Amino acid sequence: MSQTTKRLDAISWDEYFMGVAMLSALRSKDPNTQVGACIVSSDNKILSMGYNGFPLGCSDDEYPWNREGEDNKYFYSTHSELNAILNYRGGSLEGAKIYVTLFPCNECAKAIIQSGIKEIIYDDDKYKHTQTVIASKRMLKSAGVKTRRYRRTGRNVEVHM
Ligand SMILES: Nc1ccn([C@H]2C[C@H](O)[C@@H](COP(=O)(O)O)O2)c(=O)n1
Ligand SMILES: [Zn+2]
Repeated sequence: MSQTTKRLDAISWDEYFMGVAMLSALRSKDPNTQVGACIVSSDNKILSMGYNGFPLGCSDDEYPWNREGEDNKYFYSTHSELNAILNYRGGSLEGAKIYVTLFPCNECAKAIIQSGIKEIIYDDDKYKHTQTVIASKRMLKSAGVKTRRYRRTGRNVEVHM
């Protein structure tokens, strides 16, 4: 029998947007850390998405994925947050929010601030003791960009593909 009252277990806005960021991270070819980002307008419309990877034309099979050594991935990979900002084709990001699976580094913090994004919702903060994240938090605070940690709900979302 079909039900006539509304569903009460729909996912929340935070679950929805962090879920999209988590799904984006699955596109990353980085063997160590996969990061996803989802930029959302102040009225909850998805504006852009990104994940960490090499720039257009730089093959995932030819460029290095190692973390150490003279030639390594850090010279080439673009972070998910910057990719999400650069992927946006619609004009201004003023007043937008960014959902990201890992707290932004100092370079992404600069891009976030300059793009007009006003709030960061992050999941993991595994590099919180590094200078890049310490510097990032310092700049974000000075610039008045709000940060809050995503509260995991424990909900299991299965997608069959
Ligand atoms: N907020 C962040 C932090 C890092 N990334 C990217 C950069 C690398 O591809 C990877 C980190 O690799 P690891 O040093 O953990 O081996 O994650 C990002 O996109 N956003
Ligand atoms: Zn970054």
